[in-house]
Amino acid sequence: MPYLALIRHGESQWNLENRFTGWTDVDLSEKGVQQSREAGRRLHGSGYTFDTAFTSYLRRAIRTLWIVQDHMDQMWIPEFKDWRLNERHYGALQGEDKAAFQEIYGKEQVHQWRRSYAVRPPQLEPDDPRHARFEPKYRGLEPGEIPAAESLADTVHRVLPCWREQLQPRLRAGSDLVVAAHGNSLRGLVKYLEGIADDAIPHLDIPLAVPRIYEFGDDGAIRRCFYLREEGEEEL
Ligand SMILES: O=C(O)[C@H](O)COP(=O)(O)O
Repeated sequence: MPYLALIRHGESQWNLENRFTGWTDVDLSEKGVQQSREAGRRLHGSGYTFDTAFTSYLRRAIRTLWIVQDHMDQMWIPEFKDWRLNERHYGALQGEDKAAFQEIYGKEQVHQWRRSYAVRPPQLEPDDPRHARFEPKYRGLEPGEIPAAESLADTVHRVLPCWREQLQPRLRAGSDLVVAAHGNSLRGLVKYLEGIADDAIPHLDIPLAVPRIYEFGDDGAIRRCFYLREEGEEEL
């Protein structure tokens, strides 16, 4: 029975500082490194091994994956980076203080930006130095593919082709996969996998560095889904 482990990166420096991050390439905090080590040890201790690993173009997810693989003695497995697993693009909010913005725009507006399905945060201007079009790593993307702000719906729209082209065919062929990604790119994937309704998605939060494991049957249907927590498996 193939399995898929989804892991949100450990705490980043901007999670710690409570700033909107999105496509900004900040690294893990010391606590994030520690959380990633624990996730790797836990997966290893529970007997998991993976055939292939996937992550985004952002270092907090890449480093989480590497730390997990190191603690599983699995640094050798093939690893693919796909920009479509990046965090949702937070537009002009990137770098801003979440609490300060709540003071200015109100709790409800900030909640809409952070958790709703369809609301897009304010866009980055094309000449804003924070725009991803200035970053060499996105050179291979079509101009229309580089976002200036994304709703969760936009994020789902680019994550799903990655699922269909990269992840699903490998699971169908019997491979066990690990994906280290982000709070909102994983919310988008989980929404699709579990058929969560648009109006129920604001209630889904993915914790930092806790493996969320899906076991699939031979028919491709999900048999079981659980978090692998320190205290043991938590069925979902
Ligand atoms: O991009 C960010 O700021 C975080 O990774 C996720 O933030 P959120 O919990 O505000 O969506």
